[in-house]
Amino acid sequence: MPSPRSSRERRAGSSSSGRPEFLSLVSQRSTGSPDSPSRRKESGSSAAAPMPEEDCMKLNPSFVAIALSSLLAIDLWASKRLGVCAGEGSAWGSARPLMKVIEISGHGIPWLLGTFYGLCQSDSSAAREVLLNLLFALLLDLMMVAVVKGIVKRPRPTHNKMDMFVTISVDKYSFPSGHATRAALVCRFVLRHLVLAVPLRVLMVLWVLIVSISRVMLGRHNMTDVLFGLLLGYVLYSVVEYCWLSPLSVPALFALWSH
Ligand SMILES: CC(C)=CCC/C(C)=C/CC/C(C)=C/COP(=O)(O)O
Repeated sequence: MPSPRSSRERRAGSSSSGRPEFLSLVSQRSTGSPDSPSRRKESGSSAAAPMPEEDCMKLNPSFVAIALSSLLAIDLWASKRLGVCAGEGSAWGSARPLMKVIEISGHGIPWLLGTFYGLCQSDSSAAREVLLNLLFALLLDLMMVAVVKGIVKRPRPTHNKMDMFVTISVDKYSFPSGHATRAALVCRFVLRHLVLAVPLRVLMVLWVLIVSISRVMLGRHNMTDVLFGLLLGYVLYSVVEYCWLSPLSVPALFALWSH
């Protein structure tokens, strides 16, 4: 199929965004722009007219683009170096089974099943309310991560071995880390709604850190996937808090679970 770019764009070497990447002298002459040498000759001017400042600026990639691509390059490089459990033969390959246990501790299935089971067993209305909201939080998290992964479509690091416990189709993508998102969301939820002793609260925060670090060590993710995942999970908790389900807001839902 012919490219939708116009022939003039192609001759001028502009990108699909319409931004000139190369400006050939020939193309300038043939397009007969007011600044082209042939035009200048025609108008009788012998001095070389300077290029408009706007055109010179367009030839340079923006500072933001350079900063972003440098950050991504550093991310890829550092994540590869930190992927010390990516395979059995890796530097810390012997720690891989432990990393995989940590991986399962942050997986969606145990959290969904555990919450559902708790909900069925709960005998107080307060417990039911908290567990129903946790279930809602976990489902919202799965949906949001799937949407972002489907939009961004960032492939997993090349050194990752795709041997993960139950995945869905979008899990072939890595941005953001579903485990990091869930860990941050669940941690905020638990710290806010469960009455826990201080050592258990500290353990909860440590679990988030360990799950997050293990994603990079296993080679599942780049660091930016995990950092964004943590941020997304943190923000998602605020959404859950905002939409908090209660017997007053959704009585029909609570009627389902009352014995
Ligand atoms: C109800 C329902 C659709 C359950 C699906 C549970 C499931 C298979 C979740 C996938 C969890 C997973 C493997 C996430 C990927 O985590 P990353 O940290 O590797 O992004």
